[in-house]
Amino acid sequence: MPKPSPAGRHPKARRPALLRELGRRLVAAREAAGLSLSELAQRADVSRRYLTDAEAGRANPTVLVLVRLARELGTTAAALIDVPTHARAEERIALVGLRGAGKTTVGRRLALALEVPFVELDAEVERQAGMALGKVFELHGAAGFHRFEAAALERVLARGERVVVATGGSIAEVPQTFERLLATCRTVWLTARPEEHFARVAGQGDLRPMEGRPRALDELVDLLDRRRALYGRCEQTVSTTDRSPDDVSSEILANLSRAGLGPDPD
Ligand SMILES: Nc1ncnc2c1ncn2[C@@H]1O[C@H](COP(=O)(O)OP(=O)(O)OP(=O)(O)O)[C@@H](O)[C@H]1O
Ligand SMILES: O=C(O)C1=C[C@@H](O)[C@@H](O)[C@H](O)C1
Ligand SMILES: [Mg+2]
Repeated sequence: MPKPSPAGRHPKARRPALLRELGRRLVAAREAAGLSLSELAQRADVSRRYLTDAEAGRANPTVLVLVRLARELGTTAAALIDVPTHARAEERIALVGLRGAGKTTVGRRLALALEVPFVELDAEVERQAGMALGKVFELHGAAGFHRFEAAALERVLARGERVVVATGGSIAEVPQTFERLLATCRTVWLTARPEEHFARVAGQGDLRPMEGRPRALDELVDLLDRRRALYGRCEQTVSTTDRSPDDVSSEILANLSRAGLGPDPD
């Protein structure tokens, strides 16, 4: 659980999701009861400042304060804080990066840790198109692939559930789809050196999109250069160089937790 400052208030970036949700419920219950901040503060015997902090998710009220507030609001302390633990993983997480970045490997671990489904956007495209990715490119070209990709993303979003999504490496080059991803998911760019991308993909025996290209590594360097600024728009940038997938996954979870999302790291 993020530590409050000495004054007992949680700084914005480290405000736990439970306290933010409690704050939202306090505001809703107070407004439903037709009480002003001052009126509720007086009745529950807390300062107006404290109540303001609690409603903003900055304060961590004691059980006794919570009970007094709940009583004055005609509800119960339990109803105010009954937030399912997995609600802390309240957002969709999308992993972005070049082939071999570790999106699948890390994504599976993240999904397990957060107890949410894991979705592979490339696999969604294959399912929808009814053919392997290589065939999609062959028959429909890159533009066709990107149409399938945009539709696959919309299907994932339409499910409305928390999810970890591994995206295809070129999603960042399709402005409309990438904007949509950035707007709807907590995005994480997994980085590695070009040689690592190359070695990892080659190690898996599938060189798409470098297959049959004598200058494949140079092209990969160019590709990374071209996409760097786009990938860099993600909310988090996490290096996978010389690190284990578990390490990378833990860093992402810690970053999410610091932002008040995901599980607490400790
Ligand atoms: N720190 C790391 N994090 C993630 N994967 C790593 C790491 N170090 C090495 N790897 C390895 O890199 C390889 C490629 O990972 P993975 O298939 O998850 O990448 P990807 O981003 O999903 O690639 P693709 O775009 O081809 O689907 C795997 O064999 C994985 O074990
Ligand atoms: O980086 C890329 O350009 C691609 C990566 C793959 O995941 C596929 O989405 C496709 O082969 C394009
Ligand atoms: Mg993958």
